Amino acid sequence: MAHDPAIRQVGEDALIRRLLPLMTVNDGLITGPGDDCAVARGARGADLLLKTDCVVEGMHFLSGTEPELIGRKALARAVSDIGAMGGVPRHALVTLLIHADRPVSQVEGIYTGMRRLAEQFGISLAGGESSGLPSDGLIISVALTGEVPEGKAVLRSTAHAGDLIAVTGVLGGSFPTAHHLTFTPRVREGGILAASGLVTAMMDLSDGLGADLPRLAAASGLGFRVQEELLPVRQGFTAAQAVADGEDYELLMTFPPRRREEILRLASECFPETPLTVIGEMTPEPSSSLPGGYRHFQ
Ligand SMILES: Nc1ncnc2c1ncn2[C@@H]1O[C@H](COP(=O)(O)OP(=O)(O)O)[C@@H](O)[C@H]1O
Ligand SMILES: Cc1ncc(C[n+]2csc(CCOP(=O)(O)OP(=O)(O)O)c2C)c(N)n1
Ligand SMILES: [Mg+2]
Repeated sequence: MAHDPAIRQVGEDALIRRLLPLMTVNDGLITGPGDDCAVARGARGADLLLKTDCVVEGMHFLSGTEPELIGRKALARAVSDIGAMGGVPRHALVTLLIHADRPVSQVEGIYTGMRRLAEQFGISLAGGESSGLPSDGLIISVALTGEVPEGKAVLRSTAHAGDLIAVTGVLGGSFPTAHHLTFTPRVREGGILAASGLVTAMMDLSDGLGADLPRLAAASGLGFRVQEELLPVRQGFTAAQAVADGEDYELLMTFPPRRREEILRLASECFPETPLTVIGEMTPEPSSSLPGGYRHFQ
């Protein structure tokens, strides 16, 4: 019998790669699986962004977490991916998987947290789906649409050799500081950067720079060089944690070196509260690696 590896043995990225040939797309789809969002042809000069993301109790939040923060995070993770394409979020469908013994108030709290964030970003909570679970547990999956001006979605796959690499905000320590529950998705920053036409590639940092920068580089057919001493590290944490912890929900982007001053000026004028830091450059060949980052199934 042919070797049938367990998911654990292949890991998250290889599992998804094996699924790609089993998927099908029609000609209305501009960008399929592989980016923060799928991009489809929309109407009236806008492209449609599609994203789904989930939170699982014990994997993305601890069981004692305040329900409002669970709901907030469930929606904010998907919003972050829309922002990373340069788009604005529009309509969400919420799938709730929960064991029947859980209190109603937990679900109401989750929806209160989700609604507050939805109102902040002008998102409609348009419906969803509910199911029990065969044993205790709580999973929330959010499918979210977004909109971006036609042809303006910023992909992961379009960086050029020699481009500089930059990140918003500070990195590391997301879990112990509760940043993973309270972060504000970078929709405003992503929209401004995309509209400027200056950035060549962009994605959000969910699994840590050490996992996500290699994904951007691979998608663009390039390597990268990061200067560790340039990393914007959250106060009280280390450069190693900034690379490996994950759940920063910051923007990772590339742009041509000649645009450096223009971008830094744009950032300091349009979003002075959010730092933007150059951390390295894209190289023609793989030239450095970073330790780790978060990977499911391993
Ligand atoms: N089970 C799946 N089936 C099809 N595509 C998937 C699946 N899981 C992930 N993908 C695709 O793989 C890419 C990476 O997924 P993921 O790491 O979850 O992205 P992100 O970090 O932006 O949330 C995305 O483009 C996503 O659509
Ligand atoms: C209980 C608990 N354990 C661990 C973590 C840390 N953690 C969970 S998922 C994750 C990475 C991001 O999640 P993922 O589902 O990979 O996001 P995506 O790439 O789909 O955006 C990290 C760092 C956490 N937030 N809560
Ligand atoms: Mg995901």
